[in-house]
Amino acid sequence: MTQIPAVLITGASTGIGASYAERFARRGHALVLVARDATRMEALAVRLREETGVKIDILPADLTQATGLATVEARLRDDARIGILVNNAGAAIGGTFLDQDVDAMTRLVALNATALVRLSRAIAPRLAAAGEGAIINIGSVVGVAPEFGMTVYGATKAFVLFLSQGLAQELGPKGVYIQAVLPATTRTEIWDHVGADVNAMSNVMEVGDLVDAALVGFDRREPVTIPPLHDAGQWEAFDGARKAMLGNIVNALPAERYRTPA
Ligand SMILES: NC(=O)C1=CN([C@@H]2O[C@H](COP(=O)(O)OP(=O)(O)OC[C@H]3O[C@@H](n4cnc5c(N)ncnc54)[C@H](OP(=O)(O)O)[C@@H]3O)[C@@H](O)[C@H]2O)C=CC1
Ligand SMILES: CC(=O)[C@H](N)C(=O)O
Repeated sequence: MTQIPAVLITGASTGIGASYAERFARRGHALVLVARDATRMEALAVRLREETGVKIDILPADLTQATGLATVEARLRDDARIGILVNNAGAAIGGTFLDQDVDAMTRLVALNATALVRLSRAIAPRLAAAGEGAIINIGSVVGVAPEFGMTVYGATKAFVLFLSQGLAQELGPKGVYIQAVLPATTRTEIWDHVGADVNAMSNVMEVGDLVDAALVGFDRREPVTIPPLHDAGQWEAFDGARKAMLGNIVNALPAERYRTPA
Protein backbone atom coordinates (compact mmCIF):
# COMPACT_ATOMS: atom_id res chain seq x y z
CA MET A 1 0.00 0.00 0.00
CA THR A 2 1.26 3.52 -0.74
CA GLN A 3 2.06 5.85 2.15
CA ILE A 4 -1.02 7.98 1.53
CA PRO A 5 -3.59 5.37 0.48
CA ALA A 6 -6.11 6.00 -2.26
CA VAL A 7 -9.74 6.23 -1.13
CA LEU A 8 -12.66 4.62 -2.97
CA ILE A 9 -15.89 6.46 -2.17
CA THR A 10 -19.31 5.20 -3.22
CA GLY A 11 -22.08 7.70 -3.80
CA ALA A 12 -19.46 10.30 -4.64
CA SER A 13 -21.43 12.26 -7.26
CA THR A 14 -23.13 14.51 -4.67
CA GLY A 15 -24.00 15.00 -1.01
CA ILE A 16 -22.01 13.33 1.76
CA GLY A 17 -19.89 11.28 -0.67
CA ALA A 18 -18.85 14.33 -2.69
CA SER A 19 -17.93 16.09 0.54
CA TYR A 20 -15.77 13.11 1.60
CA ALA A 21 -14.11 13.29 -1.83
CA GLU A 22 -13.27 16.94 -1.33
CA ARG A 23 -11.93 16.43 2.22
CA PHE A 24 -9.79 13.39 1.34
CA ALA A 25 -8.44 15.13 -1.80
CA ARG A 26 -7.39 18.09 0.35
CA ARG A 27 -5.57 15.61 2.63
CA GLY A 28 -3.59 14.43 -0.42
CA HIS A 29 -5.36 11.09 -1.04
CA ALA A 30 -5.86 9.86 -4.60
CA LEU A 31 -9.53 9.01 -5.18
CA VAL A 32 -11.73 6.53 -6.97
CA LEU A 33 -15.25 7.95 -7.27
CA VAL A 34 -18.20 5.57 -7.67
CA ALA A 35 -21.83 6.44 -8.50
CA ARG A 36 -24.13 6.18 -11.51
CA ASP A 37 -23.81 9.76 -12.82
CA ALA A 38 -20.43 9.92 -14.59
CA THR A 39 -20.94 13.52 -15.73
CA ARG A 40 -21.34 14.82 -12.20
CA MET A 41 -18.38 12.80 -10.94
CA GLU A 42 -16.20 14.04 -13.81
CA ALA A 43 -17.12 17.67 -13.00
CA LEU A 44 -16.17 17.10 -9.36
CA ALA A 45 -12.96 15.33 -10.39
CA VAL A 46 -11.92 18.15 -12.75
CA ARG A 47 -12.36 20.71 -9.97
CA LEU A 48 -10.58 18.66 -7.30
CA ARG A 49 -7.68 17.70 -9.61
CA GLU A 50 -7.20 21.38 -10.34
CA GLU A 51 -7.47 22.45 -6.70
CA THR A 52 -5.45 19.66 -5.07
CA GLY A 53 -3.39 17.94 -7.76
CA VAL A 54 -4.41 14.45 -6.62
CA LYS A 55 -5.13 11.62 -9.05
CA ILE A 56 -8.86 10.96 -9.38
CA ASP A 57 -10.49 8.09 -11.26
CA ILE A 58 -14.17 7.79 -12.10
CA LEU A 59 -15.82 4.40 -11.87
CA PRO A 60 -19.47 4.65 -12.94
CA ALA A 61 -21.53 1.82 -11.46
CA ASP A 62 -25.04 1.04 -10.30
CA LEU A 63 -24.52 -0.77 -7.01
CA THR A 64 -27.94 -2.43 -7.18
CA GLN A 65 -26.87 -4.30 -10.34
CA ALA A 66 -24.61 -7.34 -10.47
CA THR A 67 -22.43 -5.87 -13.24
CA GLY A 68 -21.92 -2.58 -11.39
CA LEU A 69 -21.04 -4.38 -8.17
CA ALA A 70 -18.63 -6.71 -9.97
CA THR A 71 -16.77 -3.74 -11.49
CA VAL A 72 -16.26 -2.08 -8.12
CA GLU A 73 -15.45 -5.35 -6.35
CA ALA A 74 -12.74 -6.10 -8.91
CA ARG A 75 -11.23 -2.65 -8.45
CA LEU A 76 -11.20 -3.06 -4.65
CA ARG A 77 -9.62 -6.50 -4.92
CA ASP A 78 -6.99 -5.62 -7.52
CA ASP A 79 -5.93 -2.02 -6.94
CA ALA A 80 -3.36 -2.19 -4.15
CA ARG A 81 -3.24 1.61 -3.91
CA ILE A 82 -6.74 1.65 -2.37
CA GLY A 83 -6.42 1.52 1.41
CA ILE A 84 -9.67 3.20 2.47
CA LEU A 85 -13.21 2.32 1.41
CA VAL A 86 -16.06 4.73 2.15
CA ASN A 87 -19.35 2.83 1.87
CA ASN A 88 -21.57 5.90 1.53
CA ALA A 89 -23.95 5.33 -1.42
CA GLY A 90 -27.45 5.00 -0.08
CA ALA A 91 -31.01 6.02 -0.62
CA ALA A 92 -34.28 6.36 1.26
CA ILE A 93 -37.89 5.87 0.26
CA GLY A 94 -40.86 7.86 1.46
CA GLY A 95 -44.11 6.58 2.85
CA THR A 96 -45.01 3.88 5.33
CA PHE A 97 -44.39 0.13 5.16
CA LEU A 98 -47.94 -0.36 3.90
CA ASP A 99 -47.51 2.30 1.17
CA GLN A 100 -44.08 1.33 -0.11
CA ASP A 101 -43.62 -0.81 -3.18
CA VAL A 102 -41.95 -4.11 -2.29
CA ASP A 103 -39.59 -3.94 -5.28
CA ALA A 104 -38.47 -0.47 -4.17
CA MET A 105 -37.86 -1.89 -0.67
CA THR A 106 -35.79 -4.71 -2.18
CA ARG A 107 -33.68 -2.23 -4.19
CA LEU A 108 -33.17 -0.20 -1.01
CA VAL A 109 -31.86 -3.25 0.83
CA ALA A 110 -29.61 -4.07 -2.14
CA LEU A 111 -28.04 -0.58 -2.14
CA ASN A 112 -27.99 0.21 1.59
CA ALA A 113 -27.04 -3.23 2.90
CA THR A 114 -26.02 -5.89 0.34
CA ALA A 115 -23.62 -3.60 -1.54
CA LEU A 116 -21.75 -2.83 1.71
CA VAL A 117 -21.28 -6.52 2.42
CA ARG A 118 -19.99 -7.23 -1.08
CA LEU A 119 -17.64 -4.24 -1.27
CA SER A 120 -16.29 -4.83 2.25
CA ARG A 121 -15.76 -8.50 1.39
CA ALA A 122 -13.86 -7.51 -1.76
CA ILE A 123 -11.34 -5.27 0.01
CA ALA A 124 -11.09 -6.89 3.47
CA PRO A 125 -8.71 -9.77 2.60
CA ARG A 126 -6.20 -7.37 1.05
CA LEU A 127 -6.37 -4.92 3.99
CA ALA A 128 -6.11 -7.74 6.53
CA ALA A 129 -3.08 -9.17 4.72
CA ALA A 130 -1.47 -5.70 4.67
CA GLY A 131 -2.32 -5.20 8.35
CA GLU A 132 -3.62 -1.68 7.68
CA GLY A 133 -6.40 0.29 6.03
CA ALA A 134 -9.91 1.40 6.88
CA ILE A 135 -13.55 0.97 5.98
CA ILE A 136 -15.97 3.82 6.72
CA ASN A 137 -19.64 2.83 6.66
CA ILE A 138 -22.31 5.53 6.56
CA GLY A 139 -25.27 4.47 8.68
CA SER A 140 -27.88 6.76 10.22
CA VAL A 141 -29.33 7.62 13.59
CA VAL A 142 -32.53 6.16 12.12
CA GLY A 143 -30.85 2.77 12.58
CA VAL A 144 -31.27 3.04 16.35
CA ALA A 145 -34.66 4.78 16.19
CA PRO A 146 -37.57 2.61 15.01
CA GLU A 147 -39.79 5.34 16.46
CA PHE A 148 -38.80 7.64 13.57
CA GLY A 149 -41.11 5.62 11.33
CA MET A 150 -38.79 4.65 8.45
CA THR A 151 -38.89 0.92 8.98
CA VAL A 152 -37.06 -0.58 6.01
CA TYR A 153 -34.59 2.32 5.66
CA GLY A 154 -33.90 2.16 9.42
CA ALA A 155 -33.47 -1.61 9.26
CA THR A 156 -30.79 -1.21 6.58
CA LYS A 157 -29.04 1.34 8.77
CA ALA A 158 -29.23 -0.94 11.84
CA PHE A 159 -27.58 -3.51 9.55
CA VAL A 160 -24.81 -1.02 8.71
CA LEU A 161 -24.12 -0.44 12.41
CA PHE A 162 -24.03 -4.17 13.22
CA LEU A 163 -21.91 -4.94 10.14
CA SER A 164 -19.44 -2.26 11.22
CA GLN A 165 -19.28 -3.49 14.81
CA GLY A 166 -18.88 -7.10 13.69
CA LEU A 167 -16.17 -6.21 11.16
CA ALA A 168 -14.38 -4.20 13.86
CA GLN A 169 -14.34 -7.35 16.05
CA GLU A 170 -12.96 -9.46 13.22
CA LEU A 171 -10.66 -7.10 11.37
CA GLY A 172 -9.59 -4.71 14.15
CA PRO A 173 -7.06 -7.20 15.58
CA LYS A 174 -5.61 -7.53 12.06
CA GLY A 175 -4.90 -3.81 11.87
CA VAL A 176 -7.93 -2.73 9.85
CA TYR A 177 -9.96 0.18 11.26
CA ILE A 178 -13.74 0.15 10.82
CA GLN A 179 -15.84 3.26 11.48
CA ALA A 180 -19.62 3.52 11.51
CA VAL A 181 -20.81 7.10 10.98
CA LEU A 182 -24.38 7.88 12.04
CA PRO A 183 -25.59 11.20 10.62
CA ALA A 184 -29.01 12.65 11.37
CA THR A 185 -30.81 15.02 9.00
CA THR A 186 -28.19 16.51 6.68
CA ARG A 187 -28.79 18.95 3.83
CA THR A 188 -28.42 16.81 0.68
CA GLU A 189 -30.51 15.72 -2.29
CA ILE A 190 -31.64 12.55 -0.50
CA TRP A 191 -34.61 14.53 0.76
CA ASP A 192 -35.68 15.56 -2.78
CA HIS A 193 -35.75 11.87 -3.71
CA VAL A 194 -38.17 11.06 -0.87
CA GLY A 195 -40.32 14.07 -1.71
CA ALA A 196 -39.52 16.01 1.47
CA ASP A 197 -38.53 19.67 1.74
CA VAL A 198 -35.36 19.81 3.81
CA ASN A 199 -35.70 23.61 4.04
CA ALA A 200 -38.88 23.11 6.05
CA MET A 201 -37.08 20.90 8.60
CA SER A 202 -35.37 21.92 11.81
CA ASN A 203 -31.99 20.77 13.13
CA VAL A 204 -30.56 20.18 9.67
CA MET A 205 -26.77 19.74 9.58
CA GLU A 206 -24.75 21.15 6.68
CA VAL A 207 -22.97 18.44 4.75
CA GLY A 208 -19.48 19.92 5.21
CA ASP A 209 -19.97 20.11 9.00
CA LEU A 210 -21.11 16.48 9.04
CA VAL A 211 -18.10 15.20 7.12
CA ASP A 212 -15.59 17.34 9.03
CA ALA A 213 -16.98 15.96 12.31
CA ALA A 214 -16.97 12.39 10.97
CA LEU A 215 -13.30 12.83 10.03
CA VAL A 216 -12.48 13.98 13.58
CA GLY A 217 -13.93 10.63 14.71
CA PHE A 218 -11.95 8.88 11.94
CA ASP A 219 -8.68 10.46 13.04
CA ARG A 220 -9.43 9.37 16.63
CA ARG A 221 -10.16 5.84 15.40
CA GLU A 222 -13.63 5.90 16.98
CA PRO A 223 -15.65 2.77 16.20
CA VAL A 224 -18.93 4.69 16.10
CA THR A 225 -19.16 8.40 15.31
CA ILE A 226 -22.45 10.25 15.79
CA PRO A 227 -21.80 13.89 14.83
CA PRO A 228 -25.23 15.23 15.86
CA LEU A 229 -25.23 13.59 19.33
CA HIS A 230 -23.90 16.21 21.72
CA ASP A 231 -23.83 14.02 24.84
CA ALA A 232 -21.40 11.20 24.02
CA GLY A 233 -22.27 9.62 27.38
CA GLN A 234 -25.71 8.69 26.01
CA TRP A 235 -24.18 6.47 23.34
CA GLU A 236 -21.78 4.98 25.87
CA ALA A 237 -24.70 4.19 28.22
CA PHE A 238 -26.70 2.65 25.35
CA ASP A 239 -23.81 0.51 24.15
CA GLY A 240 -22.78 -0.25 27.73
CA ALA A 241 -26.25 -1.63 28.53
CA ARG A 242 -25.97 -3.96 25.54
CA LYS A 243 -22.52 -5.15 26.58
CA ALA A 244 -23.67 -5.70 30.17
CA MET A 245 -26.36 -8.08 28.88
CA LEU A 246 -23.89 -10.26 26.94
CA GLY A 247 -22.87 -12.41 29.90
CA ASN A 248 -26.50 -13.23 30.67
CA ILE A 249 -27.96 -13.75 27.21
CA VAL A 250 -27.04 -17.41 26.62
CA ASN A 251 -28.62 -19.94 28.98
CA ALA A 252 -29.74 -23.58 28.74
CA LEU A 253 -33.00 -23.01 30.59
CA PRO A 254 -35.74 -20.53 29.62
CA ALA A 255 -36.12 -17.60 31.99
CA GLU A 256 -38.38 -18.13 34.98
CA ARG A 257 -41.05 -15.87 33.45
CA TYR A 258 -41.49 -18.24 30.47
CA ARG A 259 -41.75 -21.46 32.41
CA THR A 260 -45.11 -23.15 32.32
CA PRO A 261 -46.47 -24.58 35.55
CA ALA A 262 -45.70 -28.32 35.77
N1 LIG B 1 -28.78 13.32 4.14
C1 LIG B 1 -29.21 12.81 5.29
O1 LIG B 1 -30.04 13.41 5.99
C2 LIG B 1 -28.65 11.52 5.77
C3 LIG B 1 -27.97 10.64 4.94
N2 LIG B 1 -27.52 9.45 5.44
C4 LIG B 1 -26.83 8.49 4.57
O2 LIG B 1 -25.73 9.11 3.93
C5 LIG B 1 -25.45 8.45 2.71
C6 LIG B 1 -25.31 9.48 1.61
O3 LIG B 1 -26.55 10.14 1.48
P1 LIG B 1 -26.72 11.61 0.94
O4 LIG B 1 -25.43 12.19 0.56
O5 LIG B 1 -27.58 12.32 1.90
O6 LIG B 1 -27.62 11.28 -0.34
P2 LIG B 1 -27.63 11.88 -1.82
O7 LIG B 1 -28.94 11.46 -2.40
O8 LIG B 1 -27.27 13.32 -1.81
O9 LIG B 1 -26.44 11.08 -2.51
C7 LIG B 1 -26.52 9.68 -2.67
C8 LIG B 1 -25.32 9.21 -3.46
O10 LIG B 1 -25.47 7.80 -3.70
C9 LIG B 1 -25.39 7.57 -5.11
N3 LIG B 1 -26.27 6.45 -5.48
C10 LIG B 1 -27.62 6.38 -5.33
N4 LIG B 1 -28.09 5.24 -5.83
C11 LIG B 1 -27.00 4.56 -6.31
C12 LIG B 1 -26.83 3.32 -6.97
N5 LIG B 1 -27.88 2.52 -7.26
N6 LIG B 1 -25.59 2.93 -7.31
C13 LIG B 1 -24.52 3.73 -7.04
N7 LIG B 1 -24.63 4.91 -6.42
C14 LIG B 1 -25.85 5.33 -6.07
C15 LIG B 1 -25.84 8.87 -5.76
O11 LIG B 1 -25.27 9.04 -7.04
P3 LIG B 1 -25.95 8.69 -8.46
O12 LIG B 1 -27.36 9.16 -8.41
O13 LIG B 1 -25.06 9.42 -9.41
O14 LIG B 1 -25.81 7.20 -8.58
C16 LIG B 1 -25.22 9.87 -4.81
O15 LIG B 1 -23.87 10.08 -5.15
C17 LIG B 1 -26.59 7.45 2.49
O16 LIG B 1 -26.13 6.17 2.87
C18 LIG B 1 -27.67 7.94 3.45
O17 LIG B 1 -28.52 6.92 3.87
C19 LIG B 1 -27.67 9.11 6.76
C20 LIG B 1 -28.33 9.94 7.60
C21 LIG B 1 -28.84 11.22 7.19
C1 LIG C 1 -33.86 10.08 4.53
C2 LIG C 1 -33.42 9.98 5.92
O1 LIG C 1 -34.17 9.65 6.78
C3 LIG C 1 -32.05 10.38 6.23
N1 LIG C 1 -31.21 9.90 5.26
C4 LIG C 1 -31.63 9.92 7.60
O2 LIG C 1 -31.05 8.85 7.70
O3 LIG C 1 -31.91 10.65 8.57
